[in-house]
Amino acid sequence: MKKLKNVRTAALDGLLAIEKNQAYSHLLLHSLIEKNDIRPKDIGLLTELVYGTLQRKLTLDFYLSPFLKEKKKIEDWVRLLLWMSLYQMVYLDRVPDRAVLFEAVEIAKSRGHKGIASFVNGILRNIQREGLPSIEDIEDDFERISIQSSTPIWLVRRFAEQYGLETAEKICMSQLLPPNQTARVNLNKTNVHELINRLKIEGIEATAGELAPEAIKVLKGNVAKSESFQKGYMTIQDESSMLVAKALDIQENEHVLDSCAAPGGKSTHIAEMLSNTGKVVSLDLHEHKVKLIEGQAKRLGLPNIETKTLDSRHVANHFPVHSFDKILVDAPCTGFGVIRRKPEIKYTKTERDIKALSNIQKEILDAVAPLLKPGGILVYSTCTIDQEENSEVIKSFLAKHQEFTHDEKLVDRLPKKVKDYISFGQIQILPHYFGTDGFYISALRKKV
Ligand SMILES: C[S@@+](CC[C@H](N)C(=O)[O-])C[C@H]1O[C@@H](n2cnc3c(N)ncnc32)[C@H](O)[C@@H]1O
Repeated sequence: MKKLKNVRTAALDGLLAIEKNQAYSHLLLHSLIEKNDIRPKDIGLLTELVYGTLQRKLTLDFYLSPFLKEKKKIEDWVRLLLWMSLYQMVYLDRVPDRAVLFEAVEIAKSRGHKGIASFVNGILRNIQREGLPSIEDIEDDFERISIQSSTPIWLVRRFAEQYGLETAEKICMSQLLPPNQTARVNLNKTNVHELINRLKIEGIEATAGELAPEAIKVLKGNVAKSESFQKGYMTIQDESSMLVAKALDIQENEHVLDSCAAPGGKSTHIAEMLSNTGKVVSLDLHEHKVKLIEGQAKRLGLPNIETKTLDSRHVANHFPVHSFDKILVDAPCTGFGVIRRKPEIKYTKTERDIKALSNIQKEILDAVAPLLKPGGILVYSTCTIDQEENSEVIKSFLAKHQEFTHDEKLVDRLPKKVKDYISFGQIQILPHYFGTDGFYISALRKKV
């Protein structure tokens, strides 16, 4: 029998699992809800507690630190309980402080003992009495932005070096906002207007998207559980991601290689654009992930996707030169553009990861380049905003591959709204531009 658990206890379990690197936030919620039999009316609070606390970890620690006068080390779960309680006191108006304190003390009692319960009670009461330290008083700009946006200071400095201080602050602050829930309409089966009406009948409120013409924005309800989703009328995808397939300028009957394809968001988009013609060859390093692509292709009714488990750096052993009209490298990256969806990224990724990933990105590009037909388009994309993984990778690729040039026509293929951000066949979308994920896309053309 499933155990019915208190929402806050379940949230604390989840936070602890993330802290110990035993879970990813975006996959965790679903299992927390299932395992603990969380009632539908409590799912919102559970989500808010896990994401809110995680998103604001450094801010909450700044608020808490002056009240932890004792030298003794406190256990991880106690610190997380204090952060989570503080999060509710500072950011959630609808939960009265006395309820927060009561629950915190109860959890401390049952997970620890009476002594810990009175420690937790004492700290939270002191904070109530004395008030929070002021972030505005922090003199150093990097440190202030770091605490205010809960972003590690090295990352604030890095964004400031790449984009300037003002933009770095906008990037970091915008990552605290809840992400939009958007989906891409499968135009082979329906259209935006029809799908919005279908969803309405299912009790889901949606409206047309803002960037991509085939996008819908979900305002209320869970599309992942809808019949329309099961029937393959849509794919859950961020609007900035939808621009990638457009950058490839897909034409019917083409052969397209998607070198890093799982879970298949872009492969399925390309296959939809091919309208049952041509072929998408979708590769991924991991077999279990390749299965996800196959599942999506089946759900969406797309017979023109062929999958293969393969390290894309070894494509030369499997495909002849000049065998594809278009190639997509949607590369593995740090994911600094999707911190809203996966807040742990900002605390766990390091400068070493950036370096290691940029090497892999370059290796994949080098390996796939010979497979493209002359005149064909190679699109490189990432969901990060770090220039070392984006424009720098393309710069080094072009220096090595004189047979490629920037595809200046990219501007004609992307929606009007993003045109001002395109130059030299590249676009870097920052999360605060349109409220989407941060995304980088570069289109390159092989000379004839
Ligand atoms: C950004 S994700 C791709 C997302 C996918 N294009 C989509 O739209 O759903 C990067 C993918 O690259 C895969 N990957 C990492 N290194 C790889 C390699 N050397 N060869 C092939 N795939 C790789 C990862 O397993 C991951 O699924």
